[in-house]
Amino acid sequence: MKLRGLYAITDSQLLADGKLLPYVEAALNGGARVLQYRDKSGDEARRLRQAEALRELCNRYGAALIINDDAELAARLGVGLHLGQDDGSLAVARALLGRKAIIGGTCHAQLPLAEQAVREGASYVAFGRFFNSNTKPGAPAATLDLLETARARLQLPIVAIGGIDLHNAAPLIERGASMIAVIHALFAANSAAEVERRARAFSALFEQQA
Ligand SMILES: Cc1ncc(COP(=O)(O)OP(=O)(O)O)c(N)n1
Ligand SMILES: Cc1ncsc1CCOP(=O)(O)O
Ligand SMILES: [Mg+2]
Repeated sequence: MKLRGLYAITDSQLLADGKLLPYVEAALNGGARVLQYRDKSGDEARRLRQAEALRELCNRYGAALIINDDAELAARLGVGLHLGQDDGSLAVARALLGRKAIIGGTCHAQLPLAEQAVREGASYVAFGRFFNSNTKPGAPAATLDLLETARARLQLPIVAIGGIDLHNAAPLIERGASMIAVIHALFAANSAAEVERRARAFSALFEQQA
């Protein structure tokens, strides 16, 4: 599938109390093309149950499901994977998940990390945080200039992440982001209808710059 558009990422605090499935479905209805299941709890049984439910939802909407951090869970479900710099080897994950799996890697604000991710078989590279992030305030800061340089040098999709909202997303797309990954500005909402409205608005930014 083409990796372009809104990349929604779940958060177990924002999506507690029965919100996970309705809010994710709203994001998919609003046009999210990729969904990352990001759950830092050690509750394996719950993680498996939720990831299976998300796989069913994503299949229904023709969206890709990506598991954060956990190559074994991604392999078990036959879905994609996102790995940070301390989450294990991309090359090992590629060997485990096969040629077709979507596998992404965090590259913070460093082009050499992206070049290494490409060599190890990544499907996309992610830079950020680009703005102040509620979810991960300590992530290293990346710039629009870095994004533009990466776009010129790399042949694979680039994901921008970190503090992205409806007011600051457009320049990231203009300067080379294939996808924008969003947690707080998408899911910190009072209703599923509001999540859908936001997802639609994020997705429309890509149509304007097709
Ligand atoms: C699309 C995307 N980009 C970056 C990250 C961050 O990954 P990581 O650095 O491993 O941090 P955690 O998300 O695991 O806290 C991501 N998850 N997704
Ligand atoms: C996981 C991650 N990696 C860098 S910033 C970030 C958090 C993104 O969340 P938000 O969209 O709420 O800033
Ligand atoms: Mg990680």
